[in-house]
Amino acid sequence: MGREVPRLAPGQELQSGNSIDTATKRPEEMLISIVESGIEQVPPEFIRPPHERVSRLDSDSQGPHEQIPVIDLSMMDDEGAGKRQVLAEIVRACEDWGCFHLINHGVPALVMDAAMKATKGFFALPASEREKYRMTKIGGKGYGQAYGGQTKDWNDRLFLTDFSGEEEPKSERGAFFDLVLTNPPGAQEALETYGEAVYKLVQRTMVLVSEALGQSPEFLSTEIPLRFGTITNHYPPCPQPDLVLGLLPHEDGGIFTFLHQDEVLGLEVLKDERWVPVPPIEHAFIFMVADLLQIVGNDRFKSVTHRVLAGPIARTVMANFAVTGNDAVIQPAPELCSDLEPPAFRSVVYKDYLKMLLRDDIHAKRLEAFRLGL
Ligand SMILES: O=C(O)CCC(=O)C(=O)O
Ligand SMILES: [Fe+2]
Repeated sequence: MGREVPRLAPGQELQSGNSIDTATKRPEEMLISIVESGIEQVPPEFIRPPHERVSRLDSDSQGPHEQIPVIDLSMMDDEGAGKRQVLAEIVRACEDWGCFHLINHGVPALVMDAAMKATKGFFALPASEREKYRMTKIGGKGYGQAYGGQTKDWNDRLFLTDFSGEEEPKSERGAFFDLVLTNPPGAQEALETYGEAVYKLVQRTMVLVSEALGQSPEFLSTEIPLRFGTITNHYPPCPQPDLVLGLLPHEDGGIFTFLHQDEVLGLEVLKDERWVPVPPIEHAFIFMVADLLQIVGNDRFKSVTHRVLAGPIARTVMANFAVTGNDAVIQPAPELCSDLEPPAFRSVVYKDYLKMLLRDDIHAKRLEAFRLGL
């Protein structure tokens, strides 16, 4: 079956930005529609150069590997041994791995399930419905393939939050997220309830991470005022998964991330130069240290490098990001610097950092451009 280019609905206008295929002046076809047209081979723009390709067998072919740590938040008590243990586990996981599974975190399973169902419902809509939400600027709210570079990742994304670095007019925002999703019915309510619950967990985690760094509970939120946002990712089934990547190796650009994956394997994290698959644990979140925490924490916690493999089965993930205000200045916290440990990074304004991240193809170690003293 041939590939069809979706037509614009009557009255629907072409919009500027990355959504235009400049060669044809038609909107770029979204990956889900390409896959649904029944391809047997992946289109050339998704094919990675040979040195970037990975097979699902690669990570396992190197023999048994460690599993990422699991931290149980129900071990917490107010001030006692349970809390000390959880903080010690957070420190160890953030230093050794930059990530961990978090279980018993307080976000109700029903709320997580409803949000995942709403997300999957959006990606299952007919193309003409999905198109109504198309992203109009790189990193803005809406439906798109997010990065400004040449090579495409094997995914479609729905940004519930605008991460373009530019403010959204208030009148166009939903109650909690920037995006207002009227289809599928009930999706917006499920997502907003989820956003509020995950935001509470994120606030609690800002305190825990502050204390894990040996600082006061409000340390992180004073250093980098918290902003919260969510991007949902859908990786359609791929006929030739070994030729493409769901997401290239990268670190996240916020403070930290809470990933909520469905039951399909695909995520891998880099630990001691080795790629380790992260099998989903039902109703857990994967906590990931991201770049801003590595900067503010003066290199103590490492922003974890991760990638996503494509596969024969569709996979959906909700990525919840603790980020900061567009104008926030990010720098190593003076409390964590000393003569022995001078600032490891130069300061950067968050929106400038975001623009750098979104400009090119996604890639690893973008933070290194800000390292001092090399
Ligand atoms: O799909 C995943 O498991 C990871 C998503 C991710 O890394 C991201 O959205 O930054
Ligand atoms: Fe990521």
